Amino acid sequence: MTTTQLHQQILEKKSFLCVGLDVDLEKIPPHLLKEEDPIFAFAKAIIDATHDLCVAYKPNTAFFEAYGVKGWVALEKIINYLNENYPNHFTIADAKRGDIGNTSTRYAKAFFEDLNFDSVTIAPYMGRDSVEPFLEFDGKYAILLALTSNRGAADFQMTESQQGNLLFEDVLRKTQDYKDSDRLMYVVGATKASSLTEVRKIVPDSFLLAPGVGAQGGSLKEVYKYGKNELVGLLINSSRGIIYASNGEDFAEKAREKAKELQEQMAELLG
Ligand SMILES: O=C(O)c1cc(=O)[nH]c(=O)n1[C@@H]1O[C@H](COP(=O)(O)O)[C@@H](O)[C@H]1O
Repeated sequence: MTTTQLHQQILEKKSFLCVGLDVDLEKIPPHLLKEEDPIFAFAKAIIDATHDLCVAYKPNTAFFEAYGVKGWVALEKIINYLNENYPNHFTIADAKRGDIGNTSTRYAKAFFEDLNFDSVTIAPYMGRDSVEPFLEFDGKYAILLALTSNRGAADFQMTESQQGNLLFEDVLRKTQDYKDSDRLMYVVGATKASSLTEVRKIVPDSFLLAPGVGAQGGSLKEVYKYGKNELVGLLINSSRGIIYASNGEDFAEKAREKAKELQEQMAELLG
């Protein structure tokens, strides 16, 4: 998928919503535990109930890896289900990978070739040769952690260099020189909306993934105000705030209501 196609989807649906699929068997409706594959059954119902309101899905691999082989099989079924039934949705494997070059290449193959995701989240800490292997795939994107939504973001990402730059600003600036950097997107937490003006000075054209509305309290309006660019350039993720709206028989319907609330706010902002 290209960013132009993603922009098209945003305009058509009047939505830049990404639904996070963080499937936790302790939180899903108990009646689904009787299913042969409760993880897939839950995710499929959420996808079917929300697909027209969002442009992206982001399964966080931790929630699947936690269940071993069964979890990975469910993840594979989910990405196949999305690619077969909703091929216009942008898919994000939230795996936060990154390693020495040859290892990064294997991670890239795992998520782009074997599982056929459109993108994968990457920790930039190991630098150029750990990131560039993810940028070699046509139509695929590496989403680098720049300024994350959590409190610990202050520990390293906000530290100041001797030149007076914050570390996350250096991440944005330096990675723009990487080979095929047009295949980079960045994570900026929705809880850090006030930093988006600075972010946009450095990466005016890149798509930003902003997780942290809903359960973490980030503001959709603020992210839009400071983070939008000419192509909108934003994907706003909510996971728990949507998928665990109810743990009764009506869970998919309630998830749809929560997604619709966000989509309607987005439609208003897009005008
Ligand atoms: O890369 C991410 O998606 C991510 C980055 C970040 O800075 N903060 C953050 O919350 N996330 C992920 O986004 C999702 C947020 O979930 P909720 O807080 O339930 O909406 C989780 O899967 C997190 O791992």
